[in-house]
Amino acid sequence: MNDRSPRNRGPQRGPDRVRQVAYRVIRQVTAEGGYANLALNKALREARLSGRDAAFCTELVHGTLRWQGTYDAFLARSVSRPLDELDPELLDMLRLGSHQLLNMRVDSYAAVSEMVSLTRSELGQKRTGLVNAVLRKISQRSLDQWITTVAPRWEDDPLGHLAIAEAHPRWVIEAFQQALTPAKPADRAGLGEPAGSAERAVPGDRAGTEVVSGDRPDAGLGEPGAWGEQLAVGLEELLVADNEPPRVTLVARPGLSDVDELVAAGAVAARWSPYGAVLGGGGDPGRIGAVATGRAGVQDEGSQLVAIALASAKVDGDDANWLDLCAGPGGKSALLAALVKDGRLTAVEPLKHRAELVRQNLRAIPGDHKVLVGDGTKPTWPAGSFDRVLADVPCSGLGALRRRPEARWRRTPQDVEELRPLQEALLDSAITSVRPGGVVAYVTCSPHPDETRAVVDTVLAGRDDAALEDARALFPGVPDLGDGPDVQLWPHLHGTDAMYLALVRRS
Ligand SMILES: C[S@@+](CC[C@H](N)C(=O)[O-])C[C@H]1O[C@@H](n2cnc3c(N)ncnc32)[C@H](O)[C@@H]1O
Repeated sequence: MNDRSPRNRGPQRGPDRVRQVAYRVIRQVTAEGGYANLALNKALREARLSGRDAAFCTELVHGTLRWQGTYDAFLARSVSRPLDELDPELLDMLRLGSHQLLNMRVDSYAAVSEMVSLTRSELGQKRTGLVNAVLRKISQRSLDQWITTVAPRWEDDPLGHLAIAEAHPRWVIEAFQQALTPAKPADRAGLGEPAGSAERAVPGDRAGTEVVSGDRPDAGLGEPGAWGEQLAVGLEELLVADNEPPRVTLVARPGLSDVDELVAAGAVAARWSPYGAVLGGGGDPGRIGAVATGRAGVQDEGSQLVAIALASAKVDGDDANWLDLCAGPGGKSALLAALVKDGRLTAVEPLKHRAELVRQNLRAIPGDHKVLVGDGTKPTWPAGSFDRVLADVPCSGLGALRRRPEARWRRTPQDVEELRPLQEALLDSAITSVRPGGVVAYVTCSPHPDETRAVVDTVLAGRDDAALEDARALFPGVPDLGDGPDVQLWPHLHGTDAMYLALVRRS
């Protein structure tokens, strides 16, 4: 053993404060089901961490949670008993150490030494031996070497390889693969002919699947057989994008603020949203006057674009009554309320505390807007009351993995299955609520096909008074919108959350 080993360092030091805060936040997330962003912000405030310390703590928390499944695969090879027999608090300690060793530029000796010291203070002296021994094993290989050792070979199982190399559960990768695979027109029969789709040539097609031709030596092209052997274009890029720290995007609420004001406060104009601006370098939105007063807000550009799309769809005749059927916490409500001209937005949300957030978001917006606490599937208004309806339904959130580092490991395929009846009921209710000639935007922050196209197809198959329209023209200037008629935005193509929108017109 090297004589600088933590065990032989002489007087024992206390733990590093930043790592201690990070570890405790991770415990709140994994043991108590907390949300990393909320728990971290609170912890940073309470510990008065700012600047570089806050950035380091954020990377420790977000990175450890994001890469958790991958680190577990490495740890399973480094611990002598099955991981599920390890105390969860010890496992979190090992994950936190692994992140520093494999994905941050922390010197190996320092990382092991700090984690031993943290283990002593958080879990007691008896646990330090195991943490020291396991982290030393982890430190003997680089991230790439661990991936090569543990992951299935790309040639044998590209999705299994990506699951380890890019830290996503396999079922999530399979859903993304399916969503990135262009649908054949025949698959969506009866939904109106999407403009342009019939002419589209799909290279390397077996079942409408474009294949990667890129930088992997053998590009993972197994025998054409199962679809899983061919990778959809962009799949790997999407997974990489999910692992990047999110940008803070602001929205200048129309009529109350504008992008110039946000730019003057240090943001950079967003690419497509005429109301969007990106705040770089860990800027604190709360310090911007327009945000503090509710004239602007924090909102992903994709969320802005889908609300703008609904507001700009062509509607003949009356256009003063807009409904947001699933409104909490109210980001899109605020944008829609600022956009409805001489009219009123009604926002519906069943959870009281979230309805209160909608009220707060609408506070600065002039007009007679209304927030109802209620169930969107049980309308208290007459059918056909509204000219435009947003159904931004509860979903798995798989499109916002950059911003919710723990979500990918917490969500399950059952969640998706269980949400589907509610999503269908809400879309059905939205269509009933809109008048003939009016439009509904069905929106999710998930690209999972079971939450997007499958829901729309099922609901429209059961109604003869509504049809899908091509929504792509409602996203002017935005490239890579696919074959339509619905629109899927992507982190790797657009830098936004993976927002989905289908535009339905009532006849
Ligand atoms: C994806 S979020 C909406 C986000 C919101 N549009 C925004 O931009 O801030 C879905 C919302 O639907 C709400 N919800 C759940 N069940 C509902 C129901 N039966 N009727 C209406 N809303 C529901 C959830 O509480 C949640 O606040």
